[in-house]
Amino acid sequence: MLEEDSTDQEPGLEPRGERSSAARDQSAQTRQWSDSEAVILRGIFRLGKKSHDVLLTKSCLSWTPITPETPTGEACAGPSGRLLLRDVFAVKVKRRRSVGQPSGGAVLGLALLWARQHGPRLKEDALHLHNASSQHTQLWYTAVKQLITDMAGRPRCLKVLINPSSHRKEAVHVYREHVAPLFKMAAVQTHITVTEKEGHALTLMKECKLDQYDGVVVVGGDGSVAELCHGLVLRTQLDTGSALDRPSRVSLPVGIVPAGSTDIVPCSVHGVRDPVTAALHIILGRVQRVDMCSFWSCGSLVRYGFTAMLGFGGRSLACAEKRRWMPSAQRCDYAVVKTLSRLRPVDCEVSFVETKTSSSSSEDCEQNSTHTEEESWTTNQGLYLNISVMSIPGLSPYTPRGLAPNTRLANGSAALITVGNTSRTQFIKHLKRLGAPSGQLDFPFVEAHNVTAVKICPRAAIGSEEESEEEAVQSESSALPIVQSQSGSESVALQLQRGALPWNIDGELVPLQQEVLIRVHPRLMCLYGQEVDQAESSASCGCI
Ligand SMILES: Nc1ncnc2c1ncn2[C@@H]1O[C@H](COP(=O)(O)OP(=O)(O)OP(=O)(O)O)[C@@H](O)[C@H]1O
Repeated sequence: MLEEDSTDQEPGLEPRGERSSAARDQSAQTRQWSDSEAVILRGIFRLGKKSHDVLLTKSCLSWTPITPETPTGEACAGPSGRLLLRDVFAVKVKRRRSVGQPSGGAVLGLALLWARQHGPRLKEDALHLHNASSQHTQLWYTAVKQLITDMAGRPRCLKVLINPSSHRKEAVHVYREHVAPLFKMAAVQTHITVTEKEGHALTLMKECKLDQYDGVVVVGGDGSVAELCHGLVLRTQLDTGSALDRPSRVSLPVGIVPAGSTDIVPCSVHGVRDPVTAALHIILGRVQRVDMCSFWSCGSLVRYGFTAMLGFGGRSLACAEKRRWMPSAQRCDYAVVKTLSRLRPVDCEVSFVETKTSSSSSEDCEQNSTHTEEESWTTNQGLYLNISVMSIPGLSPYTPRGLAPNTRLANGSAALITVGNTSRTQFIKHLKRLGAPSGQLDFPFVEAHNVTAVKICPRAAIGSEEESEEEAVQSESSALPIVQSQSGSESVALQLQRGALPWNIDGELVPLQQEVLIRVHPRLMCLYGQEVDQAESSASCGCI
């Protein structure tokens, strides 16, 4: 963070008399910031047009304008300020070079490259310190470079996986254009693999030698993120010998450069779908622990993931997957509209273990994951248009407060949100409200719980997955509940006849037939980024 004592960025532009006492206060303040830490270097640099007294401590660089006495005895001051070194990612020696001159040139001073925060967005900025002395500049360069290199958590070497097929097939371009230059400036080494097919990232995470890396970066959509995170959790369990139902926490942080169509996971840790913000979080080593879930069917692990949906969320994904040939935005709109036109509930038994407290202390989180013998299950049964289990809030440009505004990234629980059987009109209202700033879940047919475990046992899918759109439209009234409750035996028969149900786990279609058990694993994953309350809203879904 850069703190200036004046809104005027150019020092010395303020009227003299009015500024002098304020400037004296500011100088005192700057001294106070620096007093708490030992001064490593002190020197004179020109910032803008004025000379400044510059101090370097372990955590910040601060400057105060030098105020020469005027003939009238009044001091002439500009703004003082400081830059926290935790935001600085590179330092360069500036030189005067003529066109075509590749190296050498007279020293002009230093440029400190730092990350400026604009809402959730991080942008590259530079602070220029001018001093023509080569020796002086070199001394400062070495000291600043050493301080930022020694900062804990900053990666020096990263494994980068790029999915070239994500969304508009722009992932390689996004990386080259926006991320690679920042990594180069910050002297972060990279080993890049462009994935060749589905499952490649998973194989790499299982087999690749990871101890040489400080983190793994994925450039792609939510599917790529999910595959990599699942692979990394599995790898950690192989390395530590932990049981899959009591997984050890992943220590290697994962950076996510968004290049997908929705990018729910990066939006939840960056608040924005922006490759530069993602790259700067990675370079600055800002990490955030994140809860994850494990999904089990018939006693076997299906996968580890962040979000799951059954019902509307699963069906619309299944519908979209059948039309991979369509452009991605069109495909999503088509799938949503088509699934709405054939809206029908799943007959389910939903059991869950509610979190004991709303506290998010690490001790509570630990207890939630290990004291399974004390679990008290609540069971509901009925017709549901959608069931979501989300260990992260699921922020996106369409849902700035998240698909699950009632959970946090690392509160040791997941949000279970069930949408009961209602009319299509009401269901659409509920979908639209997910983009609202508040009251997203305030519907009589929506229930939300904070849970540590969920069991979902589908008793029947009502209606065929292959049912024609026309039939569905004719048989449904938009003002009435979609179907009436069905008898249990009939439901079981239907389920067997029609096979697996489409689950949407982190945007990937996973067909599952039997009861699914979901367990929350507090703070299992480590992602580059930080908790944000709200995502930048840059779009609204035009199809509903
Ligand atoms: N070279 C490749 N060709 C085809 N598929 C790939 C390749 N590399 C990875 N994949 C697979 O592509 C799947 C989808 O990737 P991803 O989620 O990044 O893109 P997307 O589906 O377009 O984005 P979103 O999930 O945001 O809609 C992943 O499951 C991944 O395994």
